[in-house]
Amino acid sequence: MELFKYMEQYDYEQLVFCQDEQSGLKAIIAIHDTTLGPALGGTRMWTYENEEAAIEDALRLARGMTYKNAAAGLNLGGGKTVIIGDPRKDKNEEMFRAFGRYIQGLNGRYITAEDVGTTVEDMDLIHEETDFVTGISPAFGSSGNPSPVTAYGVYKGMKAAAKAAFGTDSLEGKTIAVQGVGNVAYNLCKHLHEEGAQLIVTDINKDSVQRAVEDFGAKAVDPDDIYDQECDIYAPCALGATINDVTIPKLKAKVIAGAANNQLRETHHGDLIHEMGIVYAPDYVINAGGVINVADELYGYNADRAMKKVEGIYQNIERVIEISNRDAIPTYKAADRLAEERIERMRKSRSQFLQNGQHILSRR
Ligand SMILES: NC(=O)c1ccc[n+]([C@@H]2O[C@H](COP(=O)([O-])OP(=O)(O)OC[C@H]3O[C@@H](n4cnc5c(N)ncnc54)[C@H](O)[C@@H]3O)[C@@H](O)[C@H]2O)c1
Ligand SMILES: CC(C)C[C@H](N)C(=O)O
Repeated sequence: MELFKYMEQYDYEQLVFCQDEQSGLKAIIAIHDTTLGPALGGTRMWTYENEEAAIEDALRLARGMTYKNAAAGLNLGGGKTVIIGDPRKDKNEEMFRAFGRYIQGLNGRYITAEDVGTTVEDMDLIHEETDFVTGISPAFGSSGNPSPVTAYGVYKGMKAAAKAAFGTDSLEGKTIAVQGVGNVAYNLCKHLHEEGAQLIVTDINKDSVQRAVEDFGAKAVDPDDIYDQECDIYAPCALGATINDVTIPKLKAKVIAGAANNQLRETHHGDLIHEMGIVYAPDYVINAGGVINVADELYGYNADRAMKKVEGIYQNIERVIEISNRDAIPTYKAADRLAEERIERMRKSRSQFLQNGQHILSRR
């Protein structure tokens, strides 16, 4: 990958490589755009095939956060971190504290939170070194684990997408194929089960599958078999790029609505599913619940205020579908347009000098 060429193509601001031999920390912080505010995005810990794959993931996820935060109406830019390593084996206290010091060094340009492979406990360790971290323990006045809130937002957005496809937003009796039943999807399955949906689940982790079978009467299938299940809704809730040339011909669902980031391998896959008449709830619109929740910490966390905003994901998905129908464009393009227009409006609006923070003169 020609890094600067890639960064120029998608207008990235900054890429930070963090290395700490003692703890084994190898992290990449990508800051995509801070037009709307500091970059807020989670930290993913994953075993990447090689360093290039990790860099690419950080870059793609960071750009996704710019769009997610803009479309959710947050005054925040987009960034993301990946830590290279196995979250089950390679974590230690020094690693997250060393990472916290790197975040502190960015002086607020980047604020982190959880993503795949990281937990509230990891965020608490980061918090030992910096205040620029959200989703820490509620005892610190924080919002805690964002996953249940993300799940609730996905549930709401799925209902809005179902309404467009089936004429009703009731999920009772609908068959929903859920890929990955981790932190977000377990909570999503709970809402779906309570509403009377039939669940088909898969995961590479057998214990997670077993839990969903036991708790929600879900039918379990092998990971490769999730795509061609007879179902109404496909909910990708694992990693990205699962909507691609190989999987699209297998899909039988009328709706795609799930928590995973970067669901489309390439944008033309969004065109393809649109042509097939599938209602696609754009990933970064439907899965914004977690970031909406942690972002509320910047105002002094208030759960009621945050949840009211998360409820709005239903209307956000409706709006995207409306634009898609009105302008005869795929939903992913409608969502991009909403996000890009907001960023452009802010970029162009008159800039006036305002002193934020402590001016040296104010210390006298
Ligand atoms: N946690 C949040 O609040 C949040 C917010 C927005 C978006 N997301 C996105 O939602 C997705 C899930 O996040 P999470 O926090 O639940 O992570 P998680 O790690 O708890 O869950 C992911 C699950 O997917 C499984 N998985 C991985 N590869 C798979 C495959 N090929 N087939 C089947 N299962 C597979 C994993 O074993 C795991 O159980 C991620 O893409 C994440 O970026 C999460
Ligand atoms: C800020 C976090 C809650 C980020 C979350 N992992 C997301 O992708 O939206």
